[in-house]
Amino acid sequence: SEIPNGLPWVGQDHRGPFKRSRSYLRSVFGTREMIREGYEKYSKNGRPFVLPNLFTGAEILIPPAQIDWLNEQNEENFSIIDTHKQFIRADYTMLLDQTTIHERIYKDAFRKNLTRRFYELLPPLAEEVEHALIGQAGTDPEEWKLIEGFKFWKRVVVQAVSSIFVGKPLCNDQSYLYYASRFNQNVMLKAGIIGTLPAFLRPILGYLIVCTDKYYHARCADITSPTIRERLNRHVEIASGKAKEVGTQPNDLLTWACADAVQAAQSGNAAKFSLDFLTRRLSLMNFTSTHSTGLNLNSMLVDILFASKEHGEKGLDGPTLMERVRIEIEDAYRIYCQTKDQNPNAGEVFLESLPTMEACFKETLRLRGFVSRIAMKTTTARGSQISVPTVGVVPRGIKIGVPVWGIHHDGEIYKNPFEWTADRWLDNGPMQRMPVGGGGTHEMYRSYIPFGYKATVCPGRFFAVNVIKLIASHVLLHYDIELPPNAERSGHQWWGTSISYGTEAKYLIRRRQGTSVSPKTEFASWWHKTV
Ligand code: HEM
Repeated sequence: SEIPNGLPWVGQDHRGPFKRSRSYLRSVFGTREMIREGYEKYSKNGRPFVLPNLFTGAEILIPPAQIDWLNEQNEENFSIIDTHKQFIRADYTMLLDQTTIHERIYKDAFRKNLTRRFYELLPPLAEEVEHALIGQAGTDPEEWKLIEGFKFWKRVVVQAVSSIFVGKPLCNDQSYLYYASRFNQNVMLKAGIIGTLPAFLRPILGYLIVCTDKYYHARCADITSPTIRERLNRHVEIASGKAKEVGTQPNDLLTWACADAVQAAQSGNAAKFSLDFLTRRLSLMNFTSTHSTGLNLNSMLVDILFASKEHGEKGLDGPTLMERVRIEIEDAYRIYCQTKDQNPNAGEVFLESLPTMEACFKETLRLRGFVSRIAMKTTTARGSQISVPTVGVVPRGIKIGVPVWGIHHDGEIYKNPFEWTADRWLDNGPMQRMPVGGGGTHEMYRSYIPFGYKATVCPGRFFAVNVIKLIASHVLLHYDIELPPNAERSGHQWWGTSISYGTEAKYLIRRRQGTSVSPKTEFASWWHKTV
């Protein structure tokens, strides 16, 4: 792709020859400095800049004030799908086929079931959170277990989410859970490497790089296929009037997907009716919903633990952040237990009554976000006729977006922007009113965009926020959790434009004294009464 002339490039202030080429090389680990330079020098002055990117090609980052303009551009001229495909090299890593290659992932499931009807899914989710924790951390209050943060939480999230993706008994099948949590574990690393390969080598080396993920997917597909086949047959019978309504089927992703498949087949899209398509869709849903959720849950807990440790080291008065969050959960859970028999919305009220935890999560999303640019779109052939304000006419294949890392680290918006301070979100004012998922008509809606913005916003944000609240609540009610002695904060690791934080962190965890395990009843009464 060809970047129009006259635009300033960042990362060029280094002496010596081949400045541009060297900036591309530095983009592998050094994008942070380049985005910082671009945001300070150009974005804040209303100008665009060019960011070298070895993995997917140079991109144009327009000033944040233009985000609404970018949002309004349609898919025909500015493709979101093309951008996602390149960013994670979806053609190699995401099992795409002729059916999935042109579409965004399963919009209906997000809008309808995982968002509007989320609270109906709470009981099975909560039950499986408990099972996952018991399986991973045990129930012995005398034994501290050393756990590897990200891997541990990812596995917990996979099990919890499986309760509403594949239902019982698959959500307790240890082999399924193992393969589902391994699929695409290192997707950004692999996508980056594939991006640097010469085009003619990609079909062979790219295939080799992702062959373990294809294996994990194949194993998941083997395990889930009999259940999917059975559900599919059932839906065919329902559609032909031979069996009872869908209401008799489990309320999970397999049911939604099978109903969707039968509908698609009836309207002539037979490809969506295949077992192969449905197992691929399941693996993709697993990946999109669990990876980022596991990463952010881990980062938030790391941040809370370190903030609490530093509180002690500084000799500050009052409860630590961990204690404040725990007291808040205990209070909200007590009310939930007292009201759940009369109030069908008690679960919703519980999750909505955790402002301190929300503040922690907002701060983690602001500071540890895994993307450094957002709302990215790629110009299509028709884009060559389009003039981008402040940039000029752009040819086909150029990626354009907004430097979200700069916005979230802007000292004029956030005081001491590089410090993790949950309390900044507890101001009884605009910061506190800002929804965790961002968006809405809130006065800060362009300054806090960890899930993206409007047309490109993450469709799973509501689900992610609530799953994280649910797991963190269960853990803090039932487990003691500490940093090992001499633990130190890790920095952020940059790999191209992606960021990771705290993935190597380790914790000590053990069951809290006096907590009981739920009886083995349907939905385990939402953790039994423990407080
Ligand atoms: C804390 C957890 C999560 C974070 C921080 C997060 C963040 C993001 C971001 C930044 C984007 C790209 C937005 C853009 O391009 O401007 C995105 C896209 C996406 N996310 Fe999430 N996400 C999370 C959890 C989830 C979950 C749980 C699901 C599924 C249930 C999900 C499904 C998706 C999908 C399907 C897309 C692509 C949407 C499209 O086609 O444009 N995410 N997410």
